Amino acid sequence: MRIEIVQGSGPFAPDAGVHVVIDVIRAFTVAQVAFMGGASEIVLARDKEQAFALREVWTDSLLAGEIDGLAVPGFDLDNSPARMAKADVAGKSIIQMTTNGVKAAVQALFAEHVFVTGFSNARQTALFVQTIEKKLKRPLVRLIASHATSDDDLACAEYMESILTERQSFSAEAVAARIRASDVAQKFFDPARPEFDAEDIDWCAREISCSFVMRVTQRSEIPIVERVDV
Ligand SMILES: O=C(O)[C@H](CS(=O)(=O)O)OP(=O)(O)O
Ligand SMILES: [Mg+2]
Repeated sequence: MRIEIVQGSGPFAPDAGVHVVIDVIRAFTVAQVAFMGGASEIVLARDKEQAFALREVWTDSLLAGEIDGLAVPGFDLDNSPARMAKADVAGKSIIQMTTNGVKAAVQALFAEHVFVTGFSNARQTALFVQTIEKKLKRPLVRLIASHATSDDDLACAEYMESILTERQSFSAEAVAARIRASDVAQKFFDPARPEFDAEDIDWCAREISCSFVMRVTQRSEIPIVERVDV
């Protein structure tokens, strides 16, 4: 198995057996929390207009996400894992639209297997990828750190690589420290920006035990994240 780490939202070469799209702060931490709350599936929308159009089809759904990190007028939820943890999402579909993670995921759909994760489910996802890698037609695992420059997603990608290669060269504590120190985390600690809640970083910078991974499939060309129990 070959492993490649890239940053940003693509485009990506069509040569990978696995794409793991990583968004620590905050989209795919939010996704894990939504599934833990009983959400049935997460539909990925490339922009606000598509998100509203998809709600006409997924009538029992909630719109979640952000523009510039902030709540989108007309959406039900923003991009906060802390608020997602308190929301009643049991049995609901979530339509998610975000700047980095969702944008990268919709560009990454053509690998044999596509997963999304934050740090919170990174270990579980890496261990699952290990179970399928021998059957890949294209033995390349591409770890996509969806933010083009911030260290939160890159630290998670390097952590997953260290698990996949069984080098175990990064401790979870060291990765959590890099997430907290990353550029995009800083606004959550700024008292002049109360719209960003430091509790979100507590969710994003820790491993959260659960028994599923998040796989992306397509239905009528719409990318849908489903929970796969492991
Ligand atoms: O809301 C988020 O956490 C980010 C936007 S920003 O980097 O905080 O401005 O979006 P995401 O797609 O979850 O990285
Ligand atoms: Mg992010």
